[in-house]
Amino acid sequence: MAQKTVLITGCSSGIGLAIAAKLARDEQKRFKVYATMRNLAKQDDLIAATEGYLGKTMEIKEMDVCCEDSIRNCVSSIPDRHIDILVSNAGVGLIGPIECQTIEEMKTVMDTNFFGLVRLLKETLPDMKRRKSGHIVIISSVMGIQGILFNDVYAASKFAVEGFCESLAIQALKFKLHLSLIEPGPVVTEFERKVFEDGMKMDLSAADKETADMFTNIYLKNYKSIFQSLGQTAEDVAEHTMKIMLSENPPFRHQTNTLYTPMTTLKYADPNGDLPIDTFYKMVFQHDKIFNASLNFIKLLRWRSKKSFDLGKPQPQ
Ligand SMILES: NC(=O)C1=CN([C@@H]2O[C@H](COP(=O)(O)OP(=O)(O)OC[C@H]3O[C@@H](n4cnc5c(N)ncnc54)[C@H](OP(=O)(O)O)[C@@H]3O)[C@@H](O)[C@H]2O)C=CC1
Ligand SMILES: CC1=C(/C=C/C(C)=C/C=C/C(C)=C/C=O)C(C)(C)CCC1
Repeated sequence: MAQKTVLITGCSSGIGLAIAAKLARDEQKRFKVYATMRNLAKQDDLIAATEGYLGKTMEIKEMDVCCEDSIRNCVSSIPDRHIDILVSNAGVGLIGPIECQTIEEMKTVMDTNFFGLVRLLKETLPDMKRRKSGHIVIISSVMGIQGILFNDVYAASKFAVEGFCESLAIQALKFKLHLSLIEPGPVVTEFERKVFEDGMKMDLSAADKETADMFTNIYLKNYKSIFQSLGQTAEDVAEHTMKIMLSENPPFRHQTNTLYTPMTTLKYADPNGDLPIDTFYKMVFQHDKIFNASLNFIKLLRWRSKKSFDLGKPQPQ
């Protein structure tokens, strides 16, 4: 198999870094990785994760997905502008009641998560169409399928990504191009830390007391627990993403977290759309004790499974 050129956005941390490192370290050297980030001062973690591979199977380049010139300069610096696999990963989160968020903050989320992808494709799609080959892999989210309490604008940005890609995929087929949306649930990365810290210091004075209490005492209170119980690692998501890249007929959608799929299945199960909303409502407001007990149970199972794995024992079934 000829070496594939892969360009990835947002490689300073988290999922982007994990995908870049996984591909760069591939024993069969099947990939030439262009790992990009908007701030090259943040490249140390990626360099540490790819020791011995920099300048060989990986190069680091600057790219800010909110700046067309930055994207153009980066893509033009790649030999023949040839990209076989494009991974649109760069993204930011935002949580909280909308009455406490500024329009500017919301625009940054849309500008990065949605228009970032649009800008990237405006620059790279014509080349792929001309060559009639290419795979566009987009790190979307379960929130591209289903909204979650206090994630209104973030979910909107991922819904926008999904609608855009669903439309484009039809045209892409004509040019023999593939599009794949990777849909992780919670992943323990900088994203989780940043979003939680911003939520904790949010000025809630513009919200009524009931909303502010709901955000603080339900959402933020359960946030860490959800990531500990249902969360995946960035390496796990990278493993799924590499499999999708290597598959001969890559799927259009791929959810990475089997613990989360029961929730997203609710969306597909009810054309009226009430089932997921009612279920989330009940989980949060009526059966919160059962919900928390289930999360604690999952946490315990995972802790026990990790412990026996660490001791070199076979994992429990
Ligand atoms: N963590 C999670 O629970 C989930 C995350 N996702 C998605 O995964 C993707 C990666 O997030 P994750 O790894 O978790 O989070 P991280 O915060 O660890 O990584 C996000 C990356 O995006 C970069 N980035 C942000 N804005 C820009 C920009 N304008 N131009 C270029 N790069 C930018 C960040 O750079 P910098 O360091 O400079 O800020 C960073 O490298 C995102 O699209 C996110 O929506 C999906 C599902 C779940
Ligand atoms: C499961 C669940 C909750 C939270 C889920 C979270 C916090 C998911 C985070 C997903 C992320 C971060 C995706 C990123 O793209 C609630 C609403 C507390 C209660 C109802 C059940």
